Amino acid sequence: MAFTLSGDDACQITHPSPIPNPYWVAFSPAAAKLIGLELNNAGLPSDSSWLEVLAGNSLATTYQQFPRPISTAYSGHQFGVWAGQLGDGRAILLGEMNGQELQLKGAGKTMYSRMGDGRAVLRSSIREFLCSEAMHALGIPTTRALAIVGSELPVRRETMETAAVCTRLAPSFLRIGHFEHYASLQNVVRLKELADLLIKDHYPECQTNTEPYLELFKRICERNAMLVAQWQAVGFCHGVLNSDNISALGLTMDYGPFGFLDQFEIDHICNHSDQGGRYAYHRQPQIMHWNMACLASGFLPLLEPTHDEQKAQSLLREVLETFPVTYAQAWQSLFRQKLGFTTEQEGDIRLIERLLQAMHDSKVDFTYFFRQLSGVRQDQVVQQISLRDHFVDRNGIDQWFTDYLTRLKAESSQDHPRKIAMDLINPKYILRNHLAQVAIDKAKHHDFSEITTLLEILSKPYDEQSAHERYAMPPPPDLEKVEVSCSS
Ligand SMILES: Nc1ncnc2c1ncn2[C@@H]1O[C@H](COP(=O)(O)OP(=O)(O)OP(=O)(O)O)[C@@H](O)[C@H]1O
Ligand SMILES: [Mg+2]
Repeated sequence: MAFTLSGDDACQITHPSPIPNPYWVAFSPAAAKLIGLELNNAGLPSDSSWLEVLAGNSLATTYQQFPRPISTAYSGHQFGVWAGQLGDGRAILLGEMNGQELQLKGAGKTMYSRMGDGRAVLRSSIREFLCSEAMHALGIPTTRALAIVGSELPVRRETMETAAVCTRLAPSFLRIGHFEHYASLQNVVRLKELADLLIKDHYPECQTNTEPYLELFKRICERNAMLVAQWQAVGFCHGVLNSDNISALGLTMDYGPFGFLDQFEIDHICNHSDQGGRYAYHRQPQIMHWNMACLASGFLPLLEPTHDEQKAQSLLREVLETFPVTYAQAWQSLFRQKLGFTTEQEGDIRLIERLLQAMHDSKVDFTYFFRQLSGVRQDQVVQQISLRDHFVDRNGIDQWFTDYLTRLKAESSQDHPRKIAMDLINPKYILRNHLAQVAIDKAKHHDFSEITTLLEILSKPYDEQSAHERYAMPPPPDLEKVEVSCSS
């Protein structure tokens, strides 16, 4: 466990609050495997007492007990402004199984709930559940979702909704915000404990380093730089990249008003509440970098026993300066692969940038375009490439395709192996907002079938699934703008 009760008031035993008449809304057999749960023919836990446990109504199944559920405080910067202590007002860690922490989100009030009700609504829980599992299947590091348990318990948001509890799994739920919390309290003992726990359980390679904490900081920065490059490559916008939503393990966490790009707009803002566009698609790398600078505040006191303040600061700054480099390398590598390049050639980046500019200008569907690109043949006549029809400036895109085909000829691989490789990096199926919305609308009427269907389709995002072609299509015009906000 990342957290132990060490006598401070930022980590407290917290019992979930029960919900009346719980029922299964969603369950992920793939996530269940991580913790070795035995399932019945319906794909649900054979031991039916799990329903009560994941509802927050009980702390024991016939073979598993969670005697010390805890909640932890963390702080953070929200929309760039220091917000002090703000979490965890609605997540309770039950315990650990098979190296995975089990966390109930929306399981009722904690000591840190402030004005909140400690609950999460069905709508946002479905989005979190589906996207967690979809991201994992895309190969992107993420917290996982085991289940959603629903109830008729009313929850007030803009309108009256009903409650749900989403069970998440992760090797650790430690966030940048935990470090910021103890840094703001100048609690070096606890900062050291957190860093030592991270090193022991998740970054053992730092142990032998002469500067273990600096090395840990470097690795956390690296993981998050790679993570954000992966987001950009699949067109994922997180929506609320506050420092308290950034994982110390480099996992995607907190699926709120996220959105995958449909039409490619470089400055797309997926969170309706983000009026200034701080968390727009093109700003995500820069914002993640900024969050790593927030994390540095937690590492400064850890370096100070061996270095004076100025030296410690300069060491951390040096690491921070490597973030854009790590990110750019990862981004370039991913986009080269998306275009089917296995080698690095001069002019590749310019070619990628020209394509993205053309896609932005014509608002071309991001996922659809890259998936179809693998079907282009090296010897094709440019005017016969059907993808050109998605662009307003035909001459411009024809020139681009001409240059692209020339570039492809510099590759040793032929069309077929290149297509196979490209289809393994350009997903066909992503959790488009309008698809999630259909599942939510049905679930509100107790029909959870669409959640199961989406879970299944999205668990194989790179496969052709001929029975599910329509799930790969861009949204119809009337469903292009599903608005999502921070309300959850
Ligand atoms: N309904 C609520 N009741 C109590 N606290 C809440 C509620 N909603 C949000 N919060 C608190 O506000 C903080 C910031 O909210 P945010 O939307 O970033 O996170 P979240 O969706 O609750 O959870 P997580 O980051 O764990 O996925 C959370 O850490 C949580 O403690
Ligand atoms: Mg959050």
